[in-house]
Amino acid sequence: MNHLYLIGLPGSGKTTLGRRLASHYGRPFLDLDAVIVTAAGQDIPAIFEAEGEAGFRQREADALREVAARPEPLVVATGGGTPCFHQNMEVLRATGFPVWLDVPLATLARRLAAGAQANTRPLVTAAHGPNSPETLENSLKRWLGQTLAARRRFYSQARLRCPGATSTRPAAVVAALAEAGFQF
Ligand SMILES: Nc1ncnc2c1ncn2[C@@H]1O[C@H](COP(=O)(O)OP(=O)(O)O)[C@@H](O)[C@H]1O
Ligand SMILES: O=C(O)C1=C[C@@H](OP(=O)(O)O)[C@@H](O)[C@H](O)C1
Ligand SMILES: [Mg+2]
Repeated sequence: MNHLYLIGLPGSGKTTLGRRLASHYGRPFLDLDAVIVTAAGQDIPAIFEAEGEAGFRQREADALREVAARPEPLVVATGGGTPCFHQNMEVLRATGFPVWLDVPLATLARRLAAGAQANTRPLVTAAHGPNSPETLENSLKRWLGQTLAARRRFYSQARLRCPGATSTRPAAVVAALAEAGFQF
């Protein structure tokens, strides 16, 4: 068990970059959200609707432990909240190499605002109410700032932090991983 895990806020590129890194290293890619959806037989907004966030977090913790125990090394994109519940950060550190994509909040807000109509992230959708006086991007920036404040203590336990420009290009992440001594 020596998985490469990507962690970070929604919009940081865990899913997008994870796919690229998996193809670079020649390892299978798994998106933890997709594993949860397959196991539940319903999409993430439907799970939140039926079971609340607590139900989703339980499913997430179960899916993480099942994936973490797989013997073949994998590139795993986690969900933004994964490291922050049910001692999951300990599982990530014990079974692989967690990398924090620490993308600037303004970039995250721009990316999430551009994709907001897709309504696939219930917590992000809830961050901007229908009667909000703020622009969508400002609501998202505020929510992202509050969320980072609550999650930083978990994210900062990553083995490697990729800040700013390093977090957006697969080649830069690969170089930072090599420098940090990561080997698949
Ligand atoms: N390096 C990048 N540069 C520009 N846009 C990106 C980058 N990585 C992701 N995106 C875009 O940001 C959005 C969120 O990416 P995603 O991979 O789903 O993030 P996460 O899984 O961390 O929530 C998508 O619209 C994606 O196309
Ligand atoms: O930040 C969060 O708590 C969440 C992030 C989502 O994943 P992404 O970070 O891939 O959007 C998904 O797991 C769920 O909507 C909850
Ligand atoms: Mg994702």
